[in-house]
Amino acid sequence: MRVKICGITQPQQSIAIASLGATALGFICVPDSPRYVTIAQIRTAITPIPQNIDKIGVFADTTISEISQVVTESGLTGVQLHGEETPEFCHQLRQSLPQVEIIKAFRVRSLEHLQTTGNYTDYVDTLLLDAYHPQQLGGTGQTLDWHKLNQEFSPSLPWFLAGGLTPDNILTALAQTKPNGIDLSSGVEHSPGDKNLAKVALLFERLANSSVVSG
Ligand SMILES: O=C(O)c1ccccc1NCC(=O)[C@H](O)[C@H](O)COP(=O)(O)O
Repeated sequence: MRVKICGITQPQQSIAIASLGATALGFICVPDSPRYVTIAQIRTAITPIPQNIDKIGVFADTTISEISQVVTESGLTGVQLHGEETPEFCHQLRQSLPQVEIIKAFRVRSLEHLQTTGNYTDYVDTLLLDAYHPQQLGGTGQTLDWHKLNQEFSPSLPWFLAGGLTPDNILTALAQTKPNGIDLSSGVEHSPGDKNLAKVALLFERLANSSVVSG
């Protein structure tokens, strides 16, 4: 299972989190976020990271040229679109960055909203479901209704579960849903952007000892 730790701002934490077992590291490229990092910071953080670990930039409602510039100059291997980007936008982005994984995030407001994920199937590689918060785009610590999700969501693309996941609730979440990956941010932090490495280690310990996690 893929495990993405998102909202990393410190190069040393990037190295430590990769060593603990993360398969993907997430960097917030949304200027309003307290976890925002510049191109130079991303480059410094990912240079020592092994090639097999995905390096994902998180963007929201920005332009294709802005995303392309950040990806090209920083060395990111994937892009997570966390705003209201349309299928057409994703299609254009794919043409600009054909080698880069595109993850479309959905801040789930209702079960009806989940059905819109089907419109993106031909244009993105991966889906990510996050909890909705009226004032914040991400990193909110709010959880989804995992039980309902299990009943209503069976996408044709691989998907990440996000939203309020912690070392304490991860096994409950995975007992109720069957994502291809998980994405955590505030649940493994001291404060926004400062990851709590003890919590990250506890997360991987619990995943390793669990029978609900496979592959
Ligand atoms: O984390 C942010 O500050 C952020 C800001 C703007 C857009 C997206 C953002 N985070 C996206 C993520 O991938 C988070 O990992 C995801 O929202 C889950 O966060 P959490 O509930 O804290 O685990």
